[in-house]
Amino acid sequence: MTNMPDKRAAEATTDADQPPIPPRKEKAPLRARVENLNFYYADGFQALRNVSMPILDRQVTALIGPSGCGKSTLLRCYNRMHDLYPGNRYEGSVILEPEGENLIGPDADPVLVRLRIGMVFQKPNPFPKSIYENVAAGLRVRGVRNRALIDEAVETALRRAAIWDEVKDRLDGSAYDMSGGQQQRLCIARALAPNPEILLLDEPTSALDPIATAKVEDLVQELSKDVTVVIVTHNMQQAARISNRTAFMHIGQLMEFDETSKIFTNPSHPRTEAYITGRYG
Ligand SMILES: Nc1ncnc2c1ncn2[C@@H]1O[C@H](COP(=O)(O)OP(=O)(O)OP(=O)(O)O)[C@@H](O)[C@H]1O
Repeated sequence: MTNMPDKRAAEATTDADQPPIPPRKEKAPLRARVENLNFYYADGFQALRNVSMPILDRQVTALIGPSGCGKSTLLRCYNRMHDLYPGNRYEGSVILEPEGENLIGPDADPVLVRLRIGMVFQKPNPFPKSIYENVAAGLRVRGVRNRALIDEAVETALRRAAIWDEVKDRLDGSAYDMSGGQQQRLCIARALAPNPEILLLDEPTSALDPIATAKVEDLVQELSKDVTVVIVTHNMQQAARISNRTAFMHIGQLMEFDETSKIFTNPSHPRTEAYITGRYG
């Protein structure tokens, strides 16, 4: 057995940079609050280090940073996705406001948390079912049986996801017969149908063409009038266009969190500036 140090751990300990800048206190209402969050994968690797960050109610928060900095890891803490794999471990808290409920606390049921915090992934992943049944799925899991209620919720979710007009005449058709962009809006409708408290989007447009991307971006902005959105994106123009707050991460730490316009025009941390000007990452 060798004692070669883990490359990732070495990177984490050689960062001689200025320390992270803690987020300032927000005046606007919060929908969630991460406090002193540490996250360890089953192999013992610490992917998040003492992250504290607010999520504003009905705003879009973008998570940006170089590959491997922990954006997806943080996103997946909000809905307990990590619990699907044994051995992963959280420390700290993810508080849902205004309830004050700790989503990673011992009393929180990960299955229920996943029903309450919706998620959409990089690649559209509709179920091999009809368009209608894709959107109805979350409601059925929640035990809704009344057909009229489901019909109404399906239509509302498809309208909110800006895809109703394109699919209203073929709700029984297969979701697989839709274009990639339509499938992604269907996945957003599926996530919206159970009325999630927060919608998590993990690089939702990276597999889409520019026109489909623009539609999803418009949709996210429209949705944020009544849903809180957290989006991971590699596309800095996208973060600048659609988010109200931006969190810049680096090797598992939250380096800077601020109004998006401030992050992209006058960042306070040298690492943020180096990243947004394309000097690393
Ligand atoms: N299942 C896992 N087990 C161990 N380490 C992991 C696991 N998944 C991710 N990691 C590590 O955790 C760190 C953060 O990964 P994460 O996927 O959150 O980064 P990211 O910022 O979302 O990256 P990208 O932009 O490339 O998607 C990386 O060093 C990665 O190698």
